[in-house]
Amino acid sequence: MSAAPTPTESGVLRPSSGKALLIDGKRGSEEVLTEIAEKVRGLAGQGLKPGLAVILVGADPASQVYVGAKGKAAKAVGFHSVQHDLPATASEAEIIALIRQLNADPAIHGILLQLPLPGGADATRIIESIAPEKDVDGLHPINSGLLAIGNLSRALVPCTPAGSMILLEKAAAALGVKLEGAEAVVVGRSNLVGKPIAQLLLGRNATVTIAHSRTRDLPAVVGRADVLIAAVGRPEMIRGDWIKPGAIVIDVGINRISVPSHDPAAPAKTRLVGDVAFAECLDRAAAITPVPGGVGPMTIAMLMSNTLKAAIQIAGLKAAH
Ligand SMILES: NC(=O)C1=CN([C@@H]2O[C@H](COP(=O)(O)OP(=O)(O)OC[C@H]3O[C@@H](n4cnc5c(N)ncnc54)[C@H](OP(=O)(O)O)[C@@H]3O)[C@@H](O)[C@H]2O)C=CC1
Ligand SMILES: Nc1nc(=O)c2c([nH]1)NC[C@@H]1CN(c3ccc(C(=O)N[C@@H](CCC(=O)O)C(=O)O)cc3)C=[N+]21
Repeated sequence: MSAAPTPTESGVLRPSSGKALLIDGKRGSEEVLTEIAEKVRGLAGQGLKPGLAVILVGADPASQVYVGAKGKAAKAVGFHSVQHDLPATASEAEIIALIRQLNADPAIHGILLQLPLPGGADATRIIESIAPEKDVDGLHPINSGLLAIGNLSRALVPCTPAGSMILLEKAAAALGVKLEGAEAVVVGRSNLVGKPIAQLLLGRNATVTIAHSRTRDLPAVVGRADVLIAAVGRPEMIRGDWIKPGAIVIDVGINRISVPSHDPAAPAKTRLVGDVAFAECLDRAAAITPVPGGVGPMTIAMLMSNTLKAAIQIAGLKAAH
């Protein structure tokens, strides 16, 4: 039996020799949230209370859980937090009308539309109706543009990519390796995850490859990666023997799979797995994020971080006028 991992100062778990370091996203998120709560207490003295509005269209159970977690975290750090539930039948015009109201509401600094929309409806025009300075998901073209030109001080960067980078930086620091010049492979090219992570890696001077469903010989491309980011949405698709020995693996995937039960009378059980076959990677990777407890909790922490940033930037803009 292997020894239990020992926590280190940095929130990276150092397991028994020959095994990958586990990068602890739960701990990383707690660090970020503690810092935010402190800043919120400071802002209260200046009469500023950051406000977050989350919009949920329809009643997808997974989305309800995520939206609930976001509201809870917002209250815990001292934000004003509101949730707007719209029926699955809400029209694009109705959702945009709500967003216009929130754009004009001085108590709200961050607006998040939970995705995907019911029935896979296109969210492009709705996202574009969000005031860019309140777009805490970082999906408005103004924010993707600011990220693409490297203006990170002004951009609101999508939460999952921003959280993934914090865990990656922690792993690199714990291992004493540099991101500059490293071969980074991102599997997945969505606007929410893959593309913005690739931009952030480029900003850190990594050599970036973006792989997707049309990529030829994915195992060979993955095998080049010193840094691998998996954002595919396919349970354990990336196998241990694809991984370059010594790589840092950030597993963004959140996939709920059913676990076969030996007792046919027992209710079906499910568990969360990533896009990477975690157990197979432990002997090859130098560091890896677990699922759950990796990127997921960081996403919520970075949403709070973006809302705080938005509140400060909006207050600054008002003061300048
Ligand atoms: N931890 C967190 O907080 C979050 C986790 N997630 C999780 O991250 C994962 C990705 O999410 P998201 O980006 O929104 O998903 P999307 O479905 O929008 O994108 C998936 C990407 O994976 C690519 N892909 C699909 N199949 C393959 C394949 N067989 N080989 C190579 N590439 C493939 C697709 O390629 P193509 O473009 O060619 O179709 C696409 O670019 C999901 O598991 C999701 O649940 C998402 C958001 C937050
Ligand atoms: N506009 C928009 N922005 C998003 O950021 C967004 C979205 N839509 N739609 C769905 C995805 C998914 N997502 C997660 C957030 C937290 C966890 C999380 O905290 N996961 C825990 C486990 C939670 C559980 O047990 O179910 C963990 O990984 O440890 C997971 C996934 C944000 N997303």
